[in-house]
Amino acid sequence: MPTVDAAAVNAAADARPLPSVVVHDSMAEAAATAAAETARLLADAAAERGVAHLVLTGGSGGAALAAALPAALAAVGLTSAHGLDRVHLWEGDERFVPADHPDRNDLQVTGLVAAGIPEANMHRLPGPEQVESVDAAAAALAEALREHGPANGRFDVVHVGLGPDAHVCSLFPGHPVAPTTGTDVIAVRDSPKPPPERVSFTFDVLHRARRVMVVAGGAGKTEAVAKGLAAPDVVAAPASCARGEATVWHLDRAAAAGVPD
Ligand SMILES: O=C(O)[C@H](O)[C@@H](O)[C@H](O)[C@H](O)COP(=O)(O)O
Repeated sequence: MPTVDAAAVNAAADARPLPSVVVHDSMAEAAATAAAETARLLADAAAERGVAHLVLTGGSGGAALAAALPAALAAVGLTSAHGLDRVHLWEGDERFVPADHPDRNDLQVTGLVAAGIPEANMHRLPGPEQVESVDAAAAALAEALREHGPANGRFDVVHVGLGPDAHVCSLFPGHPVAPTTGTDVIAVRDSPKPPPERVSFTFDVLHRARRVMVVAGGAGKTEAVAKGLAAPDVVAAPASCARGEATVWHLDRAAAAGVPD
């Protein structure tokens, strides 16, 4: 049963290992390193379990990562001729706008599909032209997750972008549904970041992930980095609860100015 329970989300995050932080000279270097690490983890997952599941994210970090991934996948031998058909893509959150709307997060996967990940492996959120409400879209994504998602709900790599207010996915500070637990997918209304209607994975998904990765850069993220690396507090700083079995933050120097001592 889904419940809103901030204490439970904080406790679950607290039970996960602390994030490690890697500081890079530039955002491009942060994204390239995160992409290389992601590609290695996906190749290992495909070899060990026959399938690899990657969660992407919107925003500047997500876009930089998505741009760096095709080359990184090729470098570990995942190509259209070999292995990319075993890689599945999901968005950690998606804006509830039509499929061809420029606000869609999943537009960034174009390069990955061109590189050889089959379109059928890209689990896109239905838009308002396909379903009548954001709740129906969330229900469809939850169904896709049950049918095609990773075993035991454990994604191999989950990328989350870092909002300047320390949000991750579409889980915003002080938003009434952000601390939802007991379900993997929620509809979000009144998002402070436009557009207002979104669908998001919950912290339950992040907490089960084999690897959570944050890629963030720029002075505008300094404060969010400080809050996100502090003790878990889902209401004040959702990013502080973005912890999986292992968590790595790849930051450029400007963003890393916020890393607590
Ligand atoms: O749909 C979205 O907007 C996101 O997925 C969101 O969580 C994003 O990753 C952060 O807001 C960071 O975005 P920026 O790096 O552009 O600030």
